[in-house]
Amino acid sequence: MSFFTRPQSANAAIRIVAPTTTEDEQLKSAAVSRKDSVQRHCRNIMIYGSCKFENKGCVYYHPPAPDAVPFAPRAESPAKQLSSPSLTAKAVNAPVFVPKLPMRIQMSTPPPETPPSPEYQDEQQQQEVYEEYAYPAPGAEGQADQMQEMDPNNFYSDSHYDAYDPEAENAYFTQAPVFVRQPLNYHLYTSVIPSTFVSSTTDTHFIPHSADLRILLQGRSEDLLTAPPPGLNLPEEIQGYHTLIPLENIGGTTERRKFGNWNSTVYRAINSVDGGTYALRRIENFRLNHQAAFSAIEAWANIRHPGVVAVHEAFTTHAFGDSSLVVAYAYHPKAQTLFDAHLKLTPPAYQHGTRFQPQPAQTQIPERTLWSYIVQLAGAIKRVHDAGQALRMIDVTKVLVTSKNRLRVSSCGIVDVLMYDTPQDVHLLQQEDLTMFGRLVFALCTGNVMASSGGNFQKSLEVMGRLYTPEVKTVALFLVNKGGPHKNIGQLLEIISSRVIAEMADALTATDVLENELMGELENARLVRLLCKFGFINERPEFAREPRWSETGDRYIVKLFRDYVFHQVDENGNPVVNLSHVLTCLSKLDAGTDERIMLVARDEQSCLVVSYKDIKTCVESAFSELARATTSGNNNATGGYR
Ligand SMILES: Nc1ncnc2c1ncn2[C@@H]1O[C@H](COP(=O)(O)OP(=O)(O)OP(=O)(O)O)[C@@H](O)[C@H]1O
Repeated sequence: MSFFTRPQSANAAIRIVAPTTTEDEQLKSAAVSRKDSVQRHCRNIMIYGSCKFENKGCVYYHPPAPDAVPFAPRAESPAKQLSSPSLTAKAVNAPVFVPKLPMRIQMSTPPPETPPSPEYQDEQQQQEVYEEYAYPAPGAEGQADQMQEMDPNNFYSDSHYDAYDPEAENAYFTQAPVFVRQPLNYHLYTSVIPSTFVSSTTDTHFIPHSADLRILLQGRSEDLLTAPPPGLNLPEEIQGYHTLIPLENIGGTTERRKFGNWNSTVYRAINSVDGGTYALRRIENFRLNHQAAFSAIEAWANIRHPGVVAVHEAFTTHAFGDSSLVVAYAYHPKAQTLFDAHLKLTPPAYQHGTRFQPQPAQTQIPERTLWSYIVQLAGAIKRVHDAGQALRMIDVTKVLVTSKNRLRVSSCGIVDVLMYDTPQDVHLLQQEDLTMFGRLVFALCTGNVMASSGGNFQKSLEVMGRLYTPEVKTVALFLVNKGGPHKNIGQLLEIISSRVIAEMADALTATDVLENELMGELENARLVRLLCKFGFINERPEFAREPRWSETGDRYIVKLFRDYVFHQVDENGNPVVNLSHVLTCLSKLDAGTDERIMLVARDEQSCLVVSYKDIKTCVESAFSELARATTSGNNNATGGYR
C-alpha cells in the first residue's frame, strides 16, 4: 500500500513511498482487505483528496479515513525523497519544483515553550495524519466537492479562504498551522451581480432576455459581414466607399422609394479609409448649384445624440450614371423603420381558400413603448433645436428602430441640402418639426399614417381615447395644434416630465443589465490570452536547441497543469469534459491565487503540490523566455498578450 505524505515545505515533489515493516504491522488489519499492490489508486483521491463515488461503485482503491490510521510515516525531505531507490527513472528525471515565493503560513499561537505532554504529542500526531489526508488545508474536502461539482457562478467564493476557527473544533487544534486569509485580487474576477438585483434572464424595457440579446448581437454581426449578392450592377467604388449593397428592393417591378419629391435609395457600404460600415442615402438626379449647400452637413456632423443617426459626410457623384447627391450616415445593422416595425401591413393570408384582410405588422403599440418613443424623439428634437437646426423630416419611414425600443431619427441634413435654394426661417421649421412629430404620434396610436389628416382626425382621436390614457391625446393635440410662435419642444418636455423620469429609470436599468452581461464576457479575453500562452509553450518541439525544453523546468509544471485542466478522467477512465472546471482553473491561474492543487505526473509516480500563483509564475517565465527570443525587429510580437 502507499501513502501520500505531506511535504515539509509548501510546494514540493511528493513521493509515493512504500511503508516500512512496522507500519505494515500497525496497519495490518486495514491492509488485509486491500490489494494495493495490484489495485490502482483512485485519481479523484489523488487530485481532489476525496472521491464522491467511493461508496457508489468506484472500482479504484481509496485510502482509509484518517481516523482509521493510527500512525503515519514521517515526511522526508523532498531531496531525500527524490533520491530514494523507490522512484522510477522517469520520476527521478522529473524536475524538482522549487517554490520561488515563501509559503505564507502563520501559527495561530506561538508553539509551547515547555515540552508537550505525551497526550498532547499523540493528539498532535493524529492531527498531522489528519492533515495529510485532508491536504491541502482544512476545508479542502468542501473544496474538492466544489471542484467536482463546479458551479460557474460560485467559483469565486472559495471556501478555502473562509475564516477557519480552530478553537471551535478542538482546543489542541490551536497549534495547527492556520492559513492566513489572503485577500484575493477581487478586481481580477467577475463578480456576477445576483440575479435578484439585476436579472438578465428577464426582459427589460431596452434590453431583451440574455439569450435574445446574444441572438440580436449575433444578427447584427452577421448583417455587417453579409457579402453583396452578384449581379447588382452597382459602382465598385464611390468616393472611397466600396461593397455597396442596397437596403431596399431596387428591382424594376416594385415602386421606387421616395424622399419627398426625389427618388432615393439607401445602400450599405464600407469606407476604405476607416474600414467602417456606413449607410449611404442617394438622391437621384440632383444637381448641386452651390457648394455652400454642404455647410448644413458640416453643422449636422457636429450633432451627436443617441436619438439621431450620426451624419458623416456628403458628396455628389456620377458613378451611378446620373448626378446623385449622397449623404453618408452611421450604419445601424438590422435597423427597421417605424413604419416597417409597426404599421406595415402583412400580406393577406389565405386559409381554406378564404382571403383574410391584411394585418398590421404588430397590433397596438403598448402604452409604455409609446411613451418611450415620445420621450426619445422629444429628446432628439430638443438636442437638434438647441443646436439651431430643424429635423425637417420626422416621419414613420425616416425614424429607425435600431434596437429593442430604441429610436433614432435618420436622414438628417438632406432636406437642408435639397432646399438650400429656398431658405426658410429656422424657427418656423422647428414649429413644423413639432407638427410632424404630432402626426407621427397619431400614426403610431392608430396604425394609420394618414390618421391626423382631414376626415380621419376625429375618428383617430376617438381611437386614441379608447386605446390610451388621456395624456397621450393631450400630447398629440399639443403637437399638432398651432400653439402660437412660442410653442417649443421644451414645453412638451415639461408636460411629459413624469414619463421622462420613467424613461430615465429604464435607461439606467438597461446600463446595469448590459454591464452585468459585459462582466460575464470580460473573462474571455484573459482566458484566450492564457490559452495562447499555453499554445506557445506546451509541446513546443524545440527551443534554444533543447528538444526537451517544453518538458523540463518551469515548463514541466505548465504541462502537468495542462493535464490537470484538460486531461482529467473519471472513475471509469473516461475523459472529464467539464468546461466549468476549465474556466475555474484558468481564472484562478490568471488571478494567481494562493490556492494549491496537486499535479500528478502522467506515470502517477510523483506529484507536485503547487499554488496557482506558482504556476502563473512558471507560465510567465516560460512565455517571457520565448518572447525575449523573438527577433528585435519584431518588437510588437507579444503586444497585447500580457
Ligand atoms: N442609417 C441606417 N442604418 C441602417 N439601416 C438604414 C439606415 N438608414 C436607412 N436604413 C434602412 O434602409 C431602408 C430604406 O430606408 P428608407 O428611409 O428609404 O425607408 P423606406 O421605408 O424605404 O422609406 P420610403 O418608402 O420613404 O423610401 C430601411 O429598411 C431602413 O431600415
